[in-house]
Amino acid sequence: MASGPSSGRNNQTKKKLKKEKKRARVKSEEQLERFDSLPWNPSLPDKDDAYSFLIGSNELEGGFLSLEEIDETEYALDIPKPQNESAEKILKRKSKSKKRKVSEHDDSSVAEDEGGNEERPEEEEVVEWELKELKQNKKRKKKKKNKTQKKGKLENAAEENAELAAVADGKEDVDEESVDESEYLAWNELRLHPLLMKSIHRLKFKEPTPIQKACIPAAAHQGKDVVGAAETGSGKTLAFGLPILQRLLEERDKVERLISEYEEADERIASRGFLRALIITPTRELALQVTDHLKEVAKPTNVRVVPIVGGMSTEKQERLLKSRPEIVVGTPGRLWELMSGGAVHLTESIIDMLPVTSGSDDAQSHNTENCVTVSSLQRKKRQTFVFSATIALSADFRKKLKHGSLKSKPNDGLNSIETLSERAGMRASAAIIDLTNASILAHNLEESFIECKEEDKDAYLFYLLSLHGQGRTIIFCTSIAALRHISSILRILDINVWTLHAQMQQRARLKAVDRFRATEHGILIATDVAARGLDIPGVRTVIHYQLPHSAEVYVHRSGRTARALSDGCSIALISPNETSKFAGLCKSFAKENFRRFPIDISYMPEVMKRLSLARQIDKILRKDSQEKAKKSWLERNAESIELVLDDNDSEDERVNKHKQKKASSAHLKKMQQELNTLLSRPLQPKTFSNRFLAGAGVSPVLQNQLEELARQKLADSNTSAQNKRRKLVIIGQDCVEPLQALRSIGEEACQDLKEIAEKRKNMENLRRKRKEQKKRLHDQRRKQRKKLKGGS
Ligand SMILES: Nc1ncnc2c1ncn2[C@@H]1O[C@H](COP(=O)(O)OP(=O)(O)OP(=O)(O)O)[C@@H](O)[C@H]1O
Repeated sequence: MASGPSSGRNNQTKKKLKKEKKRARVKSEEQLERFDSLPWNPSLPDKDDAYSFLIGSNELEGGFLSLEEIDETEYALDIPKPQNESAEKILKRKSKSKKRKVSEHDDSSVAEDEGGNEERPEEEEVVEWELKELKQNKKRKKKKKNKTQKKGKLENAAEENAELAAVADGKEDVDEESVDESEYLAWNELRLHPLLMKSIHRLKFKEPTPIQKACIPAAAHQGKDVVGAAETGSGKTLAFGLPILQRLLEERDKVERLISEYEEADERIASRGFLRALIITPTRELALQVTDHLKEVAKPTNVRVVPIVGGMSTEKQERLLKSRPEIVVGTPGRLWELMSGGAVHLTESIIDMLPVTSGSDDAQSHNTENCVTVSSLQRKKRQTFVFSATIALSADFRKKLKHGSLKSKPNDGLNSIETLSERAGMRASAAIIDLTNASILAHNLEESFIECKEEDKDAYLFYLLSLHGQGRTIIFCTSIAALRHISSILRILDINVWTLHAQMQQRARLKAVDRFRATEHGILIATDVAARGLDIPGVRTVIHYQLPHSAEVYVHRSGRTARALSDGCSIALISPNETSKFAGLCKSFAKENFRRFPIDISYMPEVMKRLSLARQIDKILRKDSQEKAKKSWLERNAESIELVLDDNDSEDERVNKHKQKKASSAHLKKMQQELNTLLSRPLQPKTFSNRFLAGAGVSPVLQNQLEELARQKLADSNTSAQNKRRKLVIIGQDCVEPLQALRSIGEEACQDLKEIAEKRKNMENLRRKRKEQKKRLHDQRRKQRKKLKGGS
């Protein structure tokens, strides 16, 4: 009988308890969501931490937020404080928990556990305790399940990273024992996570580059915003990539520590799946490259890196985002598209971290000309890095940044990084690390130029590729039209080239870069989409077929060679119209003496002969394809409006057209044959005897020609006994790579560009004066004749 009311009371208690627990859980989840949207938290400084003196000091003003530094009231958070809880308390709590297990049915101990609540009926307390136990068991099981799942996930992600990285470049994990750590001592002071050091060993990066050395402490350990400037190919990707990974790993370690010390905290703190770092790059290829680079370094960790770029399947990228990667590397267009489309992973983590957009009424932000600067709260929550090789900082940039009074200058192209830094909302305490020298150009880079007429640029290009086409070469054009023109001419001249420009399909763009990367002496003709960031080993030469519009782009283009520890050479083809522009460009990086690239003009007649044939062939082919395109355009449009196209030509006209076409195709065939015959022989200087062939150090193009010629000669000698007497003599030719050719001439070919521009100006003045003088003479004579006529 007693069980009736008692069980009713128990049911009520159960419900009440359930409700209370639910309310507490919802509240805690809400708090945790806010907590998780905070920046990642670095580990606490160890006592013997070399940087610990910085924590909490003024040095950190505006710096990263550690758990201990977060102003909870600012974020309305209730952050667990495990460190404040004494070890004694934790031990007590744990022993209590043990006691519970041992004396499950010991009423007195239950009463003690419940804080000695003597007023509550015994039965109620027992039921409550049983309920609690049940819940705790459930919780423990859930925790165990989660841990196993999490562990599985981590392992999967790490495996995935490892596989991807291994596939990316065929490298395999180094045998840990084979690493001689003494070779890597220079990394020690950067105090990187052991997993990152493992990657560094595998990549055989013996020491950090200067920009890495300078940036890692500020970015990874002091949590500062960083504006980093260092020459092209100096390892800037890892200068910001390593700090990002370091902080993620420290955060993970901290969570694990908390879990072991403070069991209940794990689910609240360890909740994963938020986007922690967003890296924005100017081009798609660069985004993919940065992704690969970071994946390579993150290989032994569980950190996932995903690229989000245009020109690829949006659905696939949405799926990738659903896997909730910690790091996203993207181009602005596609990122914006997905964010506008509501991609949760991007919006939930980024939106309130972004600079406020125009029109916002945020009281803390203030409008400048084109943008709104970032509110102090947002700045505090986000760590920002801006890296480039060409940070053209104005003299008072630091001062302005320090005083937090940056104002963007409208249309200020040269100070674009300054504008970007401002828009990105750099904190006043940002570390500005500018390692660029006065010339900004990479120190291993040899700069040179060839002065020529605009119409002769093709000839010099052909000359360079034929005689010096060693290693990989990138040819930069400013316009797509010029790119199409030279790629077509070079292909007719039997030189294999890849092209890369913004109007190409993304898949074709990637294919071009991949093939270029895979070809030892490959040639890539590109517009400025390839100017920034592309890191392709073995690029020995950069040719500027057309000058870029700014010194900044010039530096980035030239920086595709002479990267990391290698050297390289850049050659600018300068037409008379470009001389003063080039002189201006050079002046902007304080380098007025450039070398004139050595040209052996005895090759030019032969070059011109081949080029002239190629141009004629190109003209005919181009005309043909234009006619075909026009015809198909007409047909397509006629078909769409259901029109029948009449051929209005008379019979005579049709016959004439047919004859012309036949003649043109015969002419084309003849020229192609002629060109093929020429191309089957090596490029010859004017005084060249057929018995002498170029030898050591030949370019790949020349090598092919030599082999072809050798085959021909062999065939000839087999058929003609007379030819047997003719021996092929191979002599040395200056077919070395451009850098060697440049170095071989020493300093003598150094040219003062100012001088050249001056000379050109003087010549033009002289010409103008002569013209004026001629005109004056002419006028005088006319007047005299008039006078004479009038007199007579
Ligand atoms: N510590 C290091 N030791 C040796 N090589 C390194 C090191 N760090 C990076 N590298 C290599 O140097 C090359 C250039 O690096 P990265 O592409 O990051 O240069 P960058 O400064 O960003 O160039 P750019 O300004 O052209 O974008 C890469 O191939 C990279 O793997």
